[in-house]
Amino acid sequence: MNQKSTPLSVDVAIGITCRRHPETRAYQVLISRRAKNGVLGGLWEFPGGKLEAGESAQQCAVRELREELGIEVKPTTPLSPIAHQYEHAHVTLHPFYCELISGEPTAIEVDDWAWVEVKELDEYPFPPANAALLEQVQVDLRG
Ligand SMILES: Nc1nc2c([nH]c(=O)n2[C@H]2C[C@H](O)[C@@H](COP(=O)(O)OP(=O)(O)OP(=O)(O)O)O2)c(=O)[nH]1
Ligand SMILES: [Mg+2]
Repeated sequence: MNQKSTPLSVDVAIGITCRRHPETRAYQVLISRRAKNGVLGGLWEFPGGKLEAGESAQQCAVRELREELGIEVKPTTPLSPIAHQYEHAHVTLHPFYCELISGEPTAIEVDDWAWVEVKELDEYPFPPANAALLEQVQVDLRG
């Protein structure tokens, strides 16, 4: 079968883990960098991944942040899903604001990670699907 004629639809849960900088109290979010050699290689993103069978988006976000970064998070608030047509797939992102419960981020399945101040997010290249979401985060977490 011609693979290009097979529409691939994926649901992806992502965690936007927030904290206040220990000293400045400015809001920061946890981002990670995708492997250089894969799809959307080298771009920054909110950690997360594809839903597995029988899993809720919320459960998926918790599992992915554990697998990719070794942290335990608690999803607090869901954001509206975002659909985006890439060449490789039709992706629907299911974002959740999360609270860090325990653990120190570790680059287990990501190339790198960073706590970034919300107003500095523009300096990091993200996948095209994230544009509106980044604006939303900047509105929600300003100040
Ligand atoms: N995690 C994440 N994925 C995103 C974001 N924005 C965005 O367009 N994507 C896309 C890229 C991919 O096509 C898809 C996520 O798939 P992935 O390959 O990272 O999934 P995964 O973690 O389950 O990885 P794998 O085990 O399949 O390798 O969603 C984002 O902010 N975070
Ligand atoms: Mg992933």
